[in-house]
Amino acid sequence: MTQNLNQNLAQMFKGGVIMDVTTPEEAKIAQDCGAVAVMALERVPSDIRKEGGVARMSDPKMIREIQAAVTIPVMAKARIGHLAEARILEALGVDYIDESEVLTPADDQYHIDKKAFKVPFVCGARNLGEALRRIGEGASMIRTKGEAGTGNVVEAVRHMRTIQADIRRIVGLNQDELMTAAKEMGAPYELVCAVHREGHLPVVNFSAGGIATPADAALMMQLGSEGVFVGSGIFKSANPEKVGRAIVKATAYYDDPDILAQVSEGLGKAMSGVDIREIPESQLYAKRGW
Ligand SMILES: O=C(CO)[C@H](O)[C@H](O)COP(=O)(O)O
Repeated sequence: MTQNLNQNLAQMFKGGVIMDVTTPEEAKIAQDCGAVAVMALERVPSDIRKEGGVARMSDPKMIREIQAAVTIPVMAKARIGHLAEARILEALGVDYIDESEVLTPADDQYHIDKKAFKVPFVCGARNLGEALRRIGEGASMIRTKGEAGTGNVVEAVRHMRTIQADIRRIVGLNQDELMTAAKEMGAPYELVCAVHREGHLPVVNFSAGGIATPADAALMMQLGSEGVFVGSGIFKSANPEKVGRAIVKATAYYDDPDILAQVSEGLGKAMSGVDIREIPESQLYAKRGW
């Protein structure tokens, strides 16, 4: 029952942009730019990447200040498997918890049993099997992982294309082939059947990780994303307010090249990006999660 309500709540975000913010001031800018929600965190992924060390849940004080600054929903991140951080975030009254690979995982085998919570969760996925495992645990929203903090959209594209291709494959199978497909993907059988029947994930699916320009956001929407998360790309750009507004507009009008050209003009220097091949295997966030 709670999971159904939470899944419906996520539908409200469709077509929108969820922005990472680290201060109440940034949260207000995000709201003014038209963000549908903010993700409160102490460091955007590109800073987490630069500084290294263990990345944990943010200071509750900072989360409360952001909650007080805006009227749009506030999300916050817990480490993968860190159910105590998730309980703290729930007690703070955040609107959504992101069980996020951007933070250092607390458990290298198990994710949080999200069905045991009233607050909704969003989780990352690289393919359909991973998405359905998270939904099976109770996630009300999925986001493709991309490679956060790189300013490079290539992994977000790979993950969205993979999920779409996986869905097309499941839709094309016969009923008697679904159990084996579920076994191969490591996904709950009932959810594989639901994808076969409906032709889409049972929850909203956004893109995240590496989206840095309005054109990146439009690309992800054209590939079937239902909205985008943007972290480093906005507040690490030369003009966050202008870039924020442009990305919101590009996400809404993703199939109108004239509007995309208009909003892409004169944005100043975008965040500098990283070639994914230069990142050591152990520092790839998308590989976190099981
Ligand atoms: O973890 C997130 C989504 O929940 C971040 O908001 C997102 O991945 C940000 O990545 P980037 O900084 O590359 O935009």
